[in-house]
Amino acid sequence: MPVATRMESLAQRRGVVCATQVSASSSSVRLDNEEEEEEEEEEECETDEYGFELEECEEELERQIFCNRELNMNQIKAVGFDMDYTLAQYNVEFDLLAFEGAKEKLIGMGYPAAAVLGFSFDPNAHRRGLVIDKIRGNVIKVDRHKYCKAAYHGTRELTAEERKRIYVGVADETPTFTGDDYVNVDSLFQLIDASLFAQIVDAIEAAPDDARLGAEDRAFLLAKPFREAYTNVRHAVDLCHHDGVIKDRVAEDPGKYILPDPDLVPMLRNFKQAGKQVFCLTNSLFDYTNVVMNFLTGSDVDGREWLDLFDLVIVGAAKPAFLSPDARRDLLRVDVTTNRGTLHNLCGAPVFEVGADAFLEREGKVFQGGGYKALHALLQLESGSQLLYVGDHIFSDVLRSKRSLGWRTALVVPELEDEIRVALSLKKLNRDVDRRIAECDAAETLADEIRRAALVKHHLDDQDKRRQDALLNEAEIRKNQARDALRVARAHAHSEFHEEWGSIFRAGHIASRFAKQVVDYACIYTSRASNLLRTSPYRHFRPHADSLPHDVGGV
Ligand SMILES: Nc1nc2c(ncn2[C@@H]2O[C@H](COP(=O)(O)O)[C@@H](O)[C@H]2O)c(=O)[nH]1
Ligand SMILES: [Mg+2]
Repeated sequence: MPVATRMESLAQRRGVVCATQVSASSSSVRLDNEEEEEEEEEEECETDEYGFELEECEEELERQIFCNRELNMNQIKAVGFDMDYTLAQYNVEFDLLAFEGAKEKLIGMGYPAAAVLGFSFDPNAHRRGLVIDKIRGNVIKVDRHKYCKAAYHGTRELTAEERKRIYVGVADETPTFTGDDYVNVDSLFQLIDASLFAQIVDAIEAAPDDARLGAEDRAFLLAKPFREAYTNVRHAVDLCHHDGVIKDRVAEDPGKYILPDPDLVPMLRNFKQAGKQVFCLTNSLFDYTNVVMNFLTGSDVDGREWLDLFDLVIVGAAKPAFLSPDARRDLLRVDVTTNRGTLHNLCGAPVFEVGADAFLEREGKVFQGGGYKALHALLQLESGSQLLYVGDHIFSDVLRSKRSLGWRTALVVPELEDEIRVALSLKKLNRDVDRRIAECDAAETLADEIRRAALVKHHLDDQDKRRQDALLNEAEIRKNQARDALRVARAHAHSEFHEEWGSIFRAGHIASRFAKQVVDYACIYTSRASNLLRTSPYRHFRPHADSLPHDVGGV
């Protein structure tokens, strides 16, 4: 199914969702008369044809697991989990640690306090899937054809003319939004970078007229190229992840920053009970992993019960390098008797020589570093396709592991719950959009027909000509009215998702580049890792059959 069509169907899957609840392995069940169903739902809104309460179904839809690519869990021997933003979800207080910490560091780098102290973090200002243009100081949104649909310079929206002049080039000049000039906002951590960068760009642009600035501060900002400002932001945020500004605060009071999830432990146990090896593969180091996992499992920081949930834990993994065939980092044993997780070199024969069981018996099950080859050996896998990895980072967790190692992948997209809620609330509006599209088509076809009729009739007398002009005029008016109404309806739908950026899965009415990456690289996707508890660990996920524009019936 083309991305756009698949995304369109998101909001219309109510019937499908109920069907999946009836049979865990029938995610491709469709309702033949979906539209009629919808009409009926509006009238009664009680139960669907399977007898499920529709209110309940809507709730369930937000927590569903959506399938892009067939995934038979019976063939999966090991299920692995990323930790940050996968097992652990954070609140805005957590974002603020990095944001405020980075502000201080930027001031330390010479940025004027008068400007920087006024920066504020709005967690909704930017969204995953956006692209930062380091050179021009812009944040943009791109569709799956790499067409730039929205662009902001700092926090100022570019006009359509500006946007098209910069990003909609001709032939080989069309930007691909790859390479060192661009950064994809692939993870929720990067919302901090986007926010700080946009506000620094504003500060640079406002510097000549900013009365709060002295001459030196103004000169500092005016001499700052946008690219360098981005590098400074990156460095400032990066430092906060190292120096305790974030992690020490979380360790002091994890409940202030981490969202509890009661389904998490049962979900992990479920996979173990089903005979799967369960592992954790995170870029966080042991001390922090221990804090977060103890909180999520309801233990204090000296507890180690959370380790019982896993057969293997690899911390400090340095993904995506961990997934590279050239990964050369040593695998170190972590001493879990201290909360710091002291590291030890492995002195005996490596896992490849002694075999996984003897190696784990000898060294314990918590390691730092290494690469995927050691991971495969420890899990005794014959191929990457026997492993399902659940992560949130579209590039490091999903794209790289799927493309280079053939891992099966599950992407956690917390934004999905809001997206689905909005999509469900827009069903009526979507019908209005469809109606406007049909009106546009009809008006355009009529205008074309009138012109074509004139082509075949070579000699029009004056009266014919006047009649044709009048008809054409009327068709043009109708077409323009329908187009305007369509534009209004689409803009309304867009702003219901997000005032500036719309849905993360769409750019205009085309699938966004983020949506394309989700479809291309995530075998399944869902709003929370713990949603996996809601399905069988043996489930055979099947996608909808692909459909193409020329398809004439079901396939
Ligand atoms: N040094 C940096 N570390 C970062 C940055 N952004 C996030 N992080 C850290 O990575 C891990 C993510 O763990 P995972 O479980 O998702 O693999 C976590 O410890 C973050 O603090 C950064 O910009 N620089
Ligand atoms: Mg993560």
